[in-house]
Amino acid sequence: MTTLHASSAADLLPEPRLEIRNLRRFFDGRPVVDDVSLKVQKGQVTCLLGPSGCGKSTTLRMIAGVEMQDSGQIYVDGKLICDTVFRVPPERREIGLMFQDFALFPHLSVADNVAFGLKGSRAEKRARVEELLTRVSLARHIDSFPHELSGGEQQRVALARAIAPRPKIMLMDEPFSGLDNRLRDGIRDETLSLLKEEEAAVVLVTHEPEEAMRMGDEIALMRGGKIVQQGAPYNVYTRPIDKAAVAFFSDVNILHATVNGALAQTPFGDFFAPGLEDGTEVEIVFRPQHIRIDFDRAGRGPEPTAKDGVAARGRVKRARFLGNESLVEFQMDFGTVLKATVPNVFLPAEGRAMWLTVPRNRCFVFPR
Ligand SMILES: Nc1ncnc2c1ncn2[C@@H]1O[C@H](COP(=O)(O)OP(=O)(O)OP(=O)(O)O)[C@@H](O)[C@H]1O
Repeated sequence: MTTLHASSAADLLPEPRLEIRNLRRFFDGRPVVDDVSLKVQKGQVTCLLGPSGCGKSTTLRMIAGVEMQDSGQIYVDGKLICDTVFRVPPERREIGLMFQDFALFPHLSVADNVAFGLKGSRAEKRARVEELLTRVSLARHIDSFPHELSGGEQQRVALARAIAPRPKIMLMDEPFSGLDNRLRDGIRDETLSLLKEEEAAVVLVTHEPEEAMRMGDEIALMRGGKIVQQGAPYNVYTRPIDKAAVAFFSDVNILHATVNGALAQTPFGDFFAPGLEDGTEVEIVFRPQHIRIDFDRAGRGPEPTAKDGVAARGRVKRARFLGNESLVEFQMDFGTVLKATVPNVFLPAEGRAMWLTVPRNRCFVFPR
């Protein structure tokens, strides 16, 4: 006889490589990490993203074992490695670390730096060192010393050193913030592909949304010690939970309105405000790149549509070219100043009348 078991989607996922449950840490009676839970699979990069002081580094330090939580548990491959009574020491957690001030050992060669945490015979160590230095395109520097390398090269050695012992988990705290912009993108991409090849579960701390979007399979947005939203970068960006979550990723425009019959009325027409009672004050939030701009045609703008609503008139207050895009500020006839970004060069004259529309699928309506 065959027995059928119902299985949920969660049952089908492999055991997370790293799981933290309900971590809390207090400093001076104040929770700086407040009930943080997270699962990271093998080969997955999760970015803890949030403003300075929101508890990202403290969370990372608890996973590394250099900071003790006040409550909560940490599991690796389903095995408890730390709660408030039991604690595997940091050096036995099979965790690789990479921080901004990664400090290579100055008196050791590149090869010896990378071999530092390795076990095994001389030949095995040498093979692993050569493999990794080739992988990060630094094989020719195997016998160099750290001071002979550029900042970007040192960073790649630090990555090779951290990944050499095949850690199950890599913890990275703002690892690229010491590098100049030109170097950064290349090193980020190289780091990401190496981490994926080595199948480490990665937790990367950053306060830069662009870095989190570029590196993360998942983003955990933190604020005030809590994870306020978590998901794939696309979902976190396009379905933010509140105004602050929108504003963390880009500049925002805000319209104020009051709900009447599940609609918020604005100079751009009505916005759906489902589930909100009449009289609720709301904010309609949208990003500068989502404003549509039309020229004035004898005092009129485009006809209203269901998709874009009603056009409202404004006059150019200021226009600036920023390299990849132009930023235009409009003084709207209804009083508000709105910012719009347009790809490439768009520099209309100051005072010129133009009509703006706000596509409904790009707007978020939040109670105030
Ligand atoms: N050892 C400590 N003693 C007291 N307060 C601390 C200690 N470590 C961190 N804090 C406080 O805890 C809060 C969170 O710090 P944490 O370093 O985790 O934030 P963060 O999000 O990583 O910020 P940053 O990006 O600036 O490093 C901060 O307000 C910080 O001042």
